[in-house]
Amino acid sequence: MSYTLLAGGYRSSIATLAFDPAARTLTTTSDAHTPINPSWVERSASGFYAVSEDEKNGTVFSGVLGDKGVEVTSERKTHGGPCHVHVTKDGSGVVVANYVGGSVLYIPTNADGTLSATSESPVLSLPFPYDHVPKPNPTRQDSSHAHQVVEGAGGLLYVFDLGSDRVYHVARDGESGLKVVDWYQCSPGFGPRHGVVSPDGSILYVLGELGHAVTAFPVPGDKSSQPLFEPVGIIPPSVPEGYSEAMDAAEITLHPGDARTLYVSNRLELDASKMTPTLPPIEERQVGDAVAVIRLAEGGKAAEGVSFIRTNCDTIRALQVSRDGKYVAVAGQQNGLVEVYEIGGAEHDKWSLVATAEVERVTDFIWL
Ligand SMILES: O=C1O[C@H](COP(=O)(O)O)[C@@H](O)[C@H](O)[C@H]1O
Repeated sequence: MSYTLLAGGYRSSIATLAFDPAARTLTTTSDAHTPINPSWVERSASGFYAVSEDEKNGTVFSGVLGDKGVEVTSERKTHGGPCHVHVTKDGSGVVVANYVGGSVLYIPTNADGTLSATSESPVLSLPFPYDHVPKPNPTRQDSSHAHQVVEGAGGLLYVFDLGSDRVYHVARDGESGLKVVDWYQCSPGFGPRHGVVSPDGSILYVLGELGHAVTAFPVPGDKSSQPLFEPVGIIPPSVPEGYSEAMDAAEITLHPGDARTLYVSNRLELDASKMTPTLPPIEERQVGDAVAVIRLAEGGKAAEGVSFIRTNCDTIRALQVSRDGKYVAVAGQQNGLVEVYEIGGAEHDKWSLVATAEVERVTDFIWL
């Protein structure tokens, strides 16, 4: 069986890659022009959606996979700088997170998957609790920064706001609006970036980009909910204390066949020494970033431990597991390397490299 991946990133195209596990090959089969910086791509019934990340003139677009690669079928402004698009489970539309602007909006879609060109789709600006007070991380938390939208039961949306240390609970409002109904409160400076709901819907795992850790909240829950466990750090032991400030966590995902295994990507370990000139250089040079594997206890409400897998990819923002749980694709945004590993081990914590390709500045994949 062979697989097709779409790879988006800080490029002006989306690439298609053919992965053949038997031949151990990963081949770029097309690289078709799209709106600039398709940094997040999301699978849909009709094809895919992607954001075009531009701080002033961001858009979201729909597309299909044709004979010569991806084809863009519609595009719409997001009124901010988008970084994530979510396809609603009811198939009625998409919700876009604007990192720049700190807002979200819902856009209905047509039967053929194209974006409505006429919906009102008012922009919901997220409340910013750190206005007029000292910010835990003044450089990164200058305002709200919506980073991802994940959907729970009953259409409730979780919006991870790196700027405000909150995971907003957002509901649909009228035909094409959205409203904040509650939130989970993370610790100051945690910087919630991405998250994932447990398969039984009872837990929301939250990755703190700035806190370099994973926490979890009970579902249902609200602003008074306490985390289920102490944050689990994801910085590998190869990074001596004091250097992790220069790094950023990026992606979190659960193994699709194992609710007890979380994969979490690190970025910028290779730059950590250079970016921390006040400390002596780190002696041991690594070849790429490490992915943290968090083993959860039965039921998912506690963490049992964390191990690390070393890759050859520098700056891993793209990390996606194949839908059958057999393979994982990671990309080095800075060194242009894409790697596909076979996932093994009883706890899905052993990865063996199967195939590689070179594609520049990849930040997200879809396994079709
Ligand atoms: O500062 C920014 O960061 C966000 C997120 O980028 P990431 O690499 O941390 O995912 C980006 O969307 C935005 O354009 C940029 O201004």
